Amino acid sequence: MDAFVELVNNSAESILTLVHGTFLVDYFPLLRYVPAWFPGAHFKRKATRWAHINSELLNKPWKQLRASISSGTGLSCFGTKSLQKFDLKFNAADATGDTSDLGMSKTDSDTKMEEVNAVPWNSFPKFSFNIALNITCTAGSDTSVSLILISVFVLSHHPEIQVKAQEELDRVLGSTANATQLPDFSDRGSLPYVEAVFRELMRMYPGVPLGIPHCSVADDVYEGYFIPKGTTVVGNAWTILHDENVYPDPLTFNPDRFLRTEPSAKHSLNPDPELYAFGFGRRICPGRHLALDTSWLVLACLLATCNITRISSDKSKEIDPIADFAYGLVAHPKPFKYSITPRSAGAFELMKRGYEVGVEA
Ligand code: HEM
Repeated sequence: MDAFVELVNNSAESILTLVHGTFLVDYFPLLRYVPAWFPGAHFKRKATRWAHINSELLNKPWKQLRASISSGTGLSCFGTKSLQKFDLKFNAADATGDTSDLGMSKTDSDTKMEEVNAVPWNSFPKFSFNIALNITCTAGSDTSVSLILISVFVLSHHPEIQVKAQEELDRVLGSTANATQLPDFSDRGSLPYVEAVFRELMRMYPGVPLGIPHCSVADDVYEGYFIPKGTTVVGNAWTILHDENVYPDPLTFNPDRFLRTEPSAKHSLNPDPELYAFGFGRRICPGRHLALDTSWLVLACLLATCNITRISSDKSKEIDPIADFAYGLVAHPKPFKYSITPRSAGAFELMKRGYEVGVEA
């Protein structure tokens, strides 16, 4: 019987659930009145849980930032600097250690909008400032971590690519045995192969493969298709980045496709994946430049200092280098085994020094 209930629940849930975390209730708001106990109404229970997590995500860092500023322990960062500017501009009384919630502390998602509406108008600057800081942090961390994890996965399956990239890095920075510096942005232009590996990672494994759904604001026609106002439009980055007319042999990981003499993004063949991996139009990812820089830096430092190899329980068996991804909006590879070792004693020293500088900061 339990198995049957689970079966009913699962099939009902798959009917009530659409792709990557959107639910039918987003499109048919009447479904919000389905009781939480109803088979398949998992979205109700999830919404209650997620509302709680959401409110924690919003309130905890805000309180911590406020408290660290008033106790004088806050490190100088984008958050502290912006908050100080914000306090000067808006409510000075707000600046003196106000660590209260933002009117979003209840867990019932149905009352959330009422709570938002109940926030006094003069605390809206505080509310939207915190939302802006928070979105920047959440939108930027998961996505960048996904790109870095997938880099480790792919490198562990392609020792030949690591060797080629490491030869280039050693040529530019000096041999790893006597390494005195980690790669930096000033070296980027001299590392075309590392750049090509980075672009190919972004093409083959876009972090947000289906982007974020948009909604058309007016009737439109695209290539003969009528798109009525209010239609949900999904910019399918994965399909574009795997179109064989644009990226020949799209399922092969081949950084060479991006080795070019001139850096223009406007190529009809193998165009720069950056054009598609960060969404489109007015809502294109505003953090893309930061993401492109930080992820490149991590990849270049990883390649300069480490050897990454895959670990197989069955050594005789070739493992297909296709990542298995967890379900969600951001494509995260499922846990995988790999081994990571410093390339030399010099590389190990560099890593240690980098770590110590990070801890001191
Ligand atoms: C590899 C890393 C990243 C990827 C793949 C990525 C991808 C995306 C995509 C596909 C969107 C949706 C765009 C659209 O609606 O068309 C988006 C939105 C957004 N991203 Fe990123 N992103 C990354 C890193 C970052 C970073 C580092 C930040 C901030 C520091 C950031 C902040 C945002 C914000 C605030 C939005 C919402 C923009 C809006 O709705 O107007 N992202 N990102």
